[in-house]
Amino acid sequence: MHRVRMGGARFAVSAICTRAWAGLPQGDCPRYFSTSLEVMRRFLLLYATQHGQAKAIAEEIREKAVAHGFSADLHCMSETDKYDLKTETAPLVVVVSTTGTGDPPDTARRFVKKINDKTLPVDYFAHLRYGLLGLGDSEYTYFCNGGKVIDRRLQELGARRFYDTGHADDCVGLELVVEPWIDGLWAALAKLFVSSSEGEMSGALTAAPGASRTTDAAKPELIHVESQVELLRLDDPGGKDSEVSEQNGASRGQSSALTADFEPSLTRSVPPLSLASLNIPALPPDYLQVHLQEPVGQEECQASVPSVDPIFQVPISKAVQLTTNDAIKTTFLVELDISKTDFSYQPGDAFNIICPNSDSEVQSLLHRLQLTDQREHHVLLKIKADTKKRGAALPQHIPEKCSLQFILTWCLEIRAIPKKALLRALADCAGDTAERRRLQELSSSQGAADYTRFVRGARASLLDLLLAFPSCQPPLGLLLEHLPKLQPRPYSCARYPSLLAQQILSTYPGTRRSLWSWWAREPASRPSSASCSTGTGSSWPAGDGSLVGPGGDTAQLFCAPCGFWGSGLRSSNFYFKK
Ligand SMILES: Cc1cc2nc3c(=O)[nH]c(=O)nc-3n(C[C@H](O)[C@H](O)[C@H](O)COP(=O)(O)O)c2cc1C
Repeated sequence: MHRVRMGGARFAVSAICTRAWAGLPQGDCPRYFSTSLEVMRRFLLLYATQHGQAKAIAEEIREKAVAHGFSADLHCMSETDKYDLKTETAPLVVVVSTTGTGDPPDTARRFVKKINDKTLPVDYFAHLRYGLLGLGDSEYTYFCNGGKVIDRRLQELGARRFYDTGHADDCVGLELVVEPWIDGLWAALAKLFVSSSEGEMSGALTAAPGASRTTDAAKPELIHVESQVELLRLDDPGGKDSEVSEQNGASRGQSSALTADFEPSLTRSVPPLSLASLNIPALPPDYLQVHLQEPVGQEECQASVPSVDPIFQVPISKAVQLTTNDAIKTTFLVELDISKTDFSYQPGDAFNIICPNSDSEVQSLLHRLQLTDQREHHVLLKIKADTKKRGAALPQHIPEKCSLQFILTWCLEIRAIPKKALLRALADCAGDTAERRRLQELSSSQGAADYTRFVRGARASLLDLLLAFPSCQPPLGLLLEHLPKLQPRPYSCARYPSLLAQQILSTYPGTRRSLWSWWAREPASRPSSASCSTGTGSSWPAGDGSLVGPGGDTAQLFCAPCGFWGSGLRSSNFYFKK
């Protein structure tokens, strides 16, 4: 393969363009060739990474490009001697992450400095067409700001998008946006090359400086994915419960004939997805052999409550449900009696608390799995002799000689949002063909938007799925392989002398993911103690300010020594006020 220059644009060519093509005279070859000519359409692919993810994604784009008839000229943004945007005539694709406090990666610094030069004219990049994928983490205040800064500046300098910007969120999984963004990139590039060969691109290339002509940036399913990813942010904890139950309820009942026929739901797909051929991920090899053994006599479950290190078993002296002034968020205030322990803490430290799963959810799951009668049986695990899983090992978080009920209560995240691998495995356990197809869709790349909307966005749990797909009867081993370990939740703690002297207050908004939230509904089954350890906390600031604690959804506290503490907007959304 070699490069030629033609009509001002560079191409990577795998076959010589001959005059015979389309009967055009020599020199009339269009700017961008069709792939039937075995000519790769070149685009410039720049990445800026801090920890390697943007680079890996850019490399993936380069690899996939070939199959779509494109050739990506890949460079790190810092390699400014290898590309020149001022003279670049091929489309530009940028993958850039964010670091620090909303900063572009170090490797993008010079680039950003250069394009931020205020002396540059507004048509400096008027010839450029670009698509940008930003990486970030919505736990940070300035989400995807590295990408946003570059995006904004390219626009200010006259560059125009040929494809909508993607913002991938590491907090919920980059792939939720990255995959559909890459899938949609090829059509957008192809459209650009076609329109350019019809003159549009050359028009754009020669457009008058500062021309404000806007282009129809291709709008793939990305937009939908992005808006759904927005839904996953934790700043709206109230809506999710109702959303999943509504969606799943609608799916089960199929009562609304009007919407049911045309609207997709957790269990229903509509064209084009329902007609699409699917790329389904490979089935992960199973590896656990499960035997349920009836306990002999009064043999008790020997496992104790799992611990975090260092462990403190502390009585929970009070659990109160508070309703905030906006009546949407619900906060659970938990008092832990630490009088018999010797650990010290500062407000702003975190307590890692293991909270068991709700008893009613555990019982529902046992019922759905038809294992209610065996809930007290001990679970014996072995690695399957013929497993194809490399390095298969017994899950460390499932103790030996303990009951099934104990494992579901204390060891596994039964509320975790099922990953695509689990959906894929569940598909094979569905007896009903339509249900199997829908589960396959949700695990496929074509069904990524529906997965985001109906599984992730709705925060569906395994139980939600099993209720929505009644013919699915997974073996216990499959669930033990796929359900993650029950994680301790970091709770920010605070001391508010006039309210509760020397007490620790832990709050957690009543989101669907919150394990505490069921305390309100099931007071009888509240545990009387919690396993907790102190984490690394930030100190309570001396004056007004924003306190960012470690992890957790309530880690961001706004506080003022004499006013209030809580989470959210200081002016309108506090949990306590003097
Ligand atoms: C130290 C650090 C700071 C970060 N700051 C931000 C930020 O301010 N905004 C944001 O959206 N993401 C932030 N992130 C998340 C990264 O952008 C995200 O994980 C991304 O996928 C990393 O991609 P990379 O490996 O290509 O750098 C930060 C990550 C780290 C480790």
